[in-house]
Parts: sequence; structure tokens; C-alpha cells
Amino acid sequence: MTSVIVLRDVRPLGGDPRDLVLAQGVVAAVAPPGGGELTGVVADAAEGAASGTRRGPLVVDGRDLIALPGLVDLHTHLREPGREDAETVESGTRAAALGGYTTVFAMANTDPVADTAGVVEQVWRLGQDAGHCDVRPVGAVTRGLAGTQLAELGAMASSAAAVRVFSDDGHCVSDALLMRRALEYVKAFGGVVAQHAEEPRLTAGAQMNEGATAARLGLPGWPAVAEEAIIARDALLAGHVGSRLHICHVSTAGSVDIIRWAKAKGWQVTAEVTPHHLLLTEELVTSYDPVFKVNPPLRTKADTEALRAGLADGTIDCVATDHAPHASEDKETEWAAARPGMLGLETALSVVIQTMVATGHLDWADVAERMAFAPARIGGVTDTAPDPAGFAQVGAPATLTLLDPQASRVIDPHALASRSGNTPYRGRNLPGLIRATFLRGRPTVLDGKIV
Ligand SMILES: NC(=O)N[C@@H](CC(=O)O)C(=O)O
Ligand SMILES: [Zn+2]
Ligand SMILES: [Zn+2]
Repeated sequence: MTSVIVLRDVRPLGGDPRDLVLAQGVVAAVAPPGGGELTGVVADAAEGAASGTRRGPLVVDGRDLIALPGLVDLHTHLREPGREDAETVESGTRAAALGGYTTVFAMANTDPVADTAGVVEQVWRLGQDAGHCDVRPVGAVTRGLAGTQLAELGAMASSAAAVRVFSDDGHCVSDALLMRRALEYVKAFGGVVAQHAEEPRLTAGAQMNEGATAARLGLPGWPAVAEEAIIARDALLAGHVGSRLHICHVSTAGSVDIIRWAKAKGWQVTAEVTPHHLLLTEELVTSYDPVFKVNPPLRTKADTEALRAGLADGTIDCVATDHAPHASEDKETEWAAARPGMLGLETALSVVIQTMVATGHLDWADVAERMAFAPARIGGVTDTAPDPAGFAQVGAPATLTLLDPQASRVIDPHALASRSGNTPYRGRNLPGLIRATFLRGRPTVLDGKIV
């Protein structure tokens, strides 16, 4: 493995071009581009490199590429153990690296459920073995995701997987007392409870967003209030207990208002939005193509606008993919029988560029905050720079990704690394391509391909 890498002429966070030298897992030198200065710097770095092989440095031409911190996804479904036909830790993390990610949080709704130290350690080890990116398992809040008894939160926290994020995602922790207990429990080790906000009594039988389109199609509706009622309740609980609450896949304008109110109160409430809820709307359901079936459902244009504004002003802290691969037998069926969920890892940055950067809502430093720094802070990822001040500076972790913002591609499900094909962007031309990704100085993607 090449131990010294020179990134020539890259633009950290879209700023002025720089030459970066990566060695021994960190940024070893930063210099103005093309300077003779670098020759000495590279020689020094090469000398300092741990490997005794003395191979020459790998030089990456970074002209017109933007260097971003390695992206962090707080919400990924890797499906292993249990549904390896839909995704594995290996295939899902390969998709992640190709999408610019260096850490993914693996949701607990596997089979068996990740509700014990044993299962979270297994997932964590599978991530290490695959080596494409760091895998941080999410622990279940309740045993078997059944919503009746707390899982062994402390044992998962003190396991080798060092779990900090707990979620019953796929299900809501709808029992208020259990939710309160979970919030109290995770306080002891700086954990956070990530809630899938869905009051189940209000969504029984629901097939799409409640409203005019559902009425026209004759499909049972999933009302915005089912999400908003739980967010309001849990924000109050988090404030009462003084603990950390994170809201998964926020999808309605009303939710953004409630989170803004909770933050103004000074409560420790954070939130994520998915790329698909920023771009896609309920009208797509009129096709009855189950690729557009997702939980929470695609909402209205007014909701996407409120979500974009909320992400822009920081009410919503971050973007998370909710990458939810499904085997074709579970997805390519009639609408009512299809499982909800869509792929996200390989298209997330592109959709954020289209919805947030091209529209003037975010600049590149903001993208880094919403897709790397903020999720790293929320999830307790310590080997990523926590903010722009520490990024691409000498001594900072060499965990970064190189984006070509001018390039674009037409999405072809067969060309994706995921084992499943349920991308809602099939045939769409999306902007931005990841050219390379580095995890602690080691390339995981080069020339747009897995190393
Ligand atoms: N988002 C989805 O529609 N599905 C997710 C579960 C979830 O995120 O709630 C899944 O696990 O498939
Ligand atoms: Zn969910
Ligand atoms: Zn999910």
C-alpha cells in the first residue's frame, strides 16, 4: 500500500487550491499548488512514512476537485445479519465509500436485531473486515424492537463496538415511559436516542402521505401529525430529562417548526433529513411504482421547501441517507405489498448538490457541516475533524473525499454497488461525482472505483 499520497491542486471546502500530502493517516503537509516547496515536503513525508518499502508517493491530480471531509451517515441499513440477499456490510460499505462516506451508522433492524453486545460487535467486526469505511453499529432501544422492554443499552455502550446511538428505527418507541427511561439511561455515557417518529395508531394501514393525492388514488393516508406529535412529545421529554434526542428522517414542514421551537428552548434535540425528502414529492406515487414507497412517505412540495429551508438555517442539523436496500421480491411487487425504503448512499451528495447547492441554500463549507461535521458530533465520531477549522490542516486526520462538482451521471441501478436496485433516481441525470475517498490516509476509492 502506498504510504504517501499527494493530492495536487485540490480545493478544500471549495476554497483556494492547495497541494495536500497525506502520510501516516494524517495530513502531513499543506502547500500552495505547484510550488517547488512541495518537492521537499513530499520527500520529508516519504521519509517519515512508517513503511520501509520507500515506494514513491501516489499523486492524485485534484484540479477542479473539491476536498470535503469524509462523509458521515447517521442512518444506514446494511441488512446484515439476516437479509444478506438485499445487502451485506461489505456491499453496503462499498456503496458508502463510492458515495464519499467514511463512516456509516448501521441501523439495528437486522435479524437478529442488534440489541445485544454480541450482535453489535459482530456488525462492527464485519465492517473492519470489509475495510471500505468505518461502521458504527446503532443499538436497539428495546429488545427485539418490540417496544416493551429496554435492551441492554449499557452492555452495548461498553462493548468493543462502543455504541452511542440507539434507535428502534423501522419502529417508533411509542411508549412514553420507555422513551423517557431510554433518554435517562443514555445520559450516563453521552449517548443519544434516535427516534423514528411515527405514532402507530395514526398510521395503521397507511400507504402514502395523507392528503389530496392519497384521496385521489384511494390509498390510506399517513398524516403529518403522526410524525409531529411524536417529535413534540419527545422534545418535551428530552428537555425534561436533560438528555439528547435525535429525530430520524424529518419529513414535514410542521416537524421543522417543532424542532426549531425545541432548539430555541435550549433542549438537546438534533435532526436529520434524507436526500429523497429534499427532492421527491408525493405526486410520484401516482405511477404506483413501489420504488417511491418509503417511510415516512414522500410529502408535498411545500414540505420539501420547508425541509430545504430548515436544513439551510441549521434547524435540521444534517443529511442522513436512510439507505434502505430491499430485494426485488420485496420491492418489485404491487404497491400495497412492497416494503418501504430506498437506496441512498451512492446518490446522497448528488441530490444535496441539486437541491441545496445549485439552489443557493448551501455552500461547500455548509455541505461539509451538514454531511460530515454535524453527524460526526451527533454520533460521537472522534477521528474526523469536528469542524472546518480542523479540516485539511497539518495533523488533521486524512479522512476525506474528492468531489468533481462539474461532472454528472445518469443513474443506472445496475451500475450501483448495492446488492439491491431500489433507487428512486433511475434514469435521472444527477450532478457531482466522487473521484476518490481516503480513510485515515488509505485510499478506499480512486478514479471513482473501489480500491
Ligand atoms: N425508511 C424505510 O422506508 N424503511 C426502513 C426503515 C425505516 O427507516 O423506518 C427499512 O429498514 O427498510
Ligand atoms: Zn425510520
Ligand atoms: Zn431507516
